[in-house]
Formats: sequence, C-alpha cells, structure tokens
Amino acid sequence: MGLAGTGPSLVVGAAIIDNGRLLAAQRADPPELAGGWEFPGGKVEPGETEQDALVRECREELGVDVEVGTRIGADCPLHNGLVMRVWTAAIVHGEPEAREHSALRWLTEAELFDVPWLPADLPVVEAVREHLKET
Ligand SMILES: Nc1nc2c([nH]c(=O)n2[C@H]2C[C@H](O)[C@@H](COP(=O)(O)OP(=O)(O)OP(=O)(O)O)O2)c(=O)[nH]1
Repeated sequence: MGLAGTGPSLVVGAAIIDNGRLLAAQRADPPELAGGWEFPGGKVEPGETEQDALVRECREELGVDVEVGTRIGADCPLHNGLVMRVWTAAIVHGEPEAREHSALRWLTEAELFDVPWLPADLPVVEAVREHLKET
C-alpha cells in the first residue's frame, strides 16, 4: 500500500511486442494467481520512475533489456489496493527466458485470448489487440 496521501501503489506491466506478437508470461506464484497469464512487471519502488521499474523487472524476470514505449489501455484497479499501468516495450537485447514465471508465450493477434489472463488484464489485452491490428 502507498503511504497516506501518495495514492495507491503502482504496478507496471510491459506489453512486449515483437514482430506483431505479444509476450505473455504465466505466473508461478502465489498459489491464488499461479497459472494465470500476465504482463511481466511488478511494483514501482521508491525513487524509481515507471520506466526504471519496467527495465529492472524485465531484466530480473526475463533477462532482457527493453526500451519502454507508450502507455497502453487504462489503469486497472487490482484487488489488493494496487493499480496496474501497462506500457508497450521492445526488446533491445537478449532472448526472453522464464526466470520467475512458469512459461512464456508469444501470442499473435489471433491467439491473444488463448491463455487464461489474470482477470484485471483483460481490458489491456483488448487494447493490445487494437494496437496490433494497426501495426
Ligand atoms: N506483474 C503483473 N502483476 C499483475 C498483473 N495483473 C495483475 O493482476 N497483477 C497483480 C499480481 C500481483 O498482485 C501484483 C504484482 O505483484 P508482483 O508480485 O508482480 O510484484 P513484485 O515483482 O514487485 O513483487 P513483490 O516484490 O511484491 O513480491 O499485481 C500483470 O499483468 N503483471
């Protein structure tokens, strides 16, 4: 939770897009979220910008360097007082590997809803679909 007056804590997610496909990652934990698919990312730490947090999380979770693009979709209120904000991102170095997730998948526009996304993510995945159609 954020400190009083600073608003809800922010979770940032990376919509990593490459060659018309979106990278989806399957959560390994906690048990109530395990198996659900998400955008790689995590909580913004004190002193970090959202972009810093995305670059750090993509290194930690996937072992890749990303360049952060633009905001995509609306902020998503999460169950636990957190708010999630997703940004587009492009890999500038490395091949993603599942260091903290159970699995990774590159989804084409037609495959975007083939995985069980965490429920809060669905409106953002829809926004990614619109974005992929335009590219
Ligand atoms: N990273 C990420 N988290 C999501 C998504 N959708 C969604 O509901 N969440 C929730 C799951 C968690 O409750 C929270 C993010 O927590 P996290 O565990 O990824 O964050 P973190 O890496 O900073 O973890 P920690 O240090 O607190 O353990 O947001 C999503 O697409 N990506």
